[in-house]
Amino acid sequence: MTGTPTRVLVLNSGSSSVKYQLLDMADGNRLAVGLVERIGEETSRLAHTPLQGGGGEKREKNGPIPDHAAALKAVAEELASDGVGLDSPELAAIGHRVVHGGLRFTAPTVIDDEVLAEIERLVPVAPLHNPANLTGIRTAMSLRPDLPQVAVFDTAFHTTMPESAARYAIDVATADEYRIRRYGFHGTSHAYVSRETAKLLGKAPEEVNVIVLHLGNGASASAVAGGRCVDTSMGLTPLEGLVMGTRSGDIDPAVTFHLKRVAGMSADEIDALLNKKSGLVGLCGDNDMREIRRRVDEGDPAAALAFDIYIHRLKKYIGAYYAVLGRVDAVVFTAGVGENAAPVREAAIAGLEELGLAVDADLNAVRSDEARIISPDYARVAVAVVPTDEELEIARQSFALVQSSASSNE
Ligand SMILES: Nc1ncnc2c1ncn2[C@@H]1O[C@H](COP(=O)(O)OP(=O)(O)O)[C@@H](O)[C@H]1O
Ligand SMILES: CC(=O)OP(=O)(O)O
Ligand SMILES: [Mg+2]
Repeated sequence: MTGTPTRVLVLNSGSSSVKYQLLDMADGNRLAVGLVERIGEETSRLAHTPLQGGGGEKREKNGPIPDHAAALKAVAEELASDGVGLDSPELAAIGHRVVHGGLRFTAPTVIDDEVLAEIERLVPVAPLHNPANLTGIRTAMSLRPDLPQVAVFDTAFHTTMPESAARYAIDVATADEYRIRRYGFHGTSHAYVSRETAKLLGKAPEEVNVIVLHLGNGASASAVAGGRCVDTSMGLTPLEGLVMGTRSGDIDPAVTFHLKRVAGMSADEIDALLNKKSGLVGLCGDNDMREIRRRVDEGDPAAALAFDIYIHRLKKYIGAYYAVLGRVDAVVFTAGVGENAAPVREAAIAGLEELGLAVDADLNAVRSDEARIISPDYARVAVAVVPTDEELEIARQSFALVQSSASSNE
């Protein structure tokens, strides 16, 4: 080992997957990237790509991985077999995506028992995510108890929202007692993508107003004014807002009382219905946009209606955030669907010419991993595709925190 450690392992533990990256913050190089998916099913898959020294072949392993702890141990084995295992003295920190940080966590935080307890307390408001994040943290702690484990919260970027956007119009005393307010999620992605968009436009983040559309399995929109979030579509939990892979997004809250009173469903059953059996999967049986587009192209009416509902909601948020921002410099698509699904981008922007928005069909059809503008030259507002990189942003924030605490301890 030479000098101080500069590597950061980032774990992005989702409800049924773990995405990970090992980065060297001395030069910003990635040493490995990978994904474990379908955790808890018979058909789990681990895909690991070594990238150091010119890189190596992607390795895939198929077979059941029962839980997140087993997934992380499998990741640790892959890294060890490349000579960059978790026991490496060059590791400076392990950075964890934590979805819900509540009101308390507005910045990256070194995890101790008290922080763990607070993340645990927030499980009811991020039931699909915080438990997976906790397992990732606890497993990483057991593998490297000596190393700083840093939590980077999805909610942190949204803490700049004004009260007018963050508060629900409900009884204030009840809201305050139970900390019911809009927190927003995917903040690490919204922060990264809005900054990268400013770069793409050749401007400073303070100069630009951007609508960011993060369309993955979970999906959210945000209005970012001069680098600060002023509104976002997810709320107390990641259920509010856009139509998602398996989540309904916005819904009249009376639907839940109705399901309880008339259909006799329990709170847990309604929770599962809205979080896991709704959205695209509830509408047409598929949550993968590739499959839905294939079905639409074959003339399948259920898939076509699901697509139309998804686009209708997206358009409503573009219009709403246009009004919230007053002046918009760019509308940006990101995450799995936003980066790859040209038909979604085309349909979401169609008909918005009066707002200065248009998509150039040829530019939209280009497949690329680069940030790019897809609007025609004449359009007043840029429409862009900017790949997100939550893992890089988590690594940067984790490393910066570890460095600053090291220097303040000197
Ligand atoms: N080529 C593609 N065309 C359309 N949709 C795609 C494509 N590639 C990925 N997707 C969509 O991206 C989604 C996953 O996005 P991602 O941002 O990785 O989600 P998450 O982080 O929530 O798991 C998939 O469900 C799929 O619908
Ligand atoms: C908060 C959230 O919805 O995250 P994901 O998109 O990873 O499910
Ligand atoms: Mg995601």
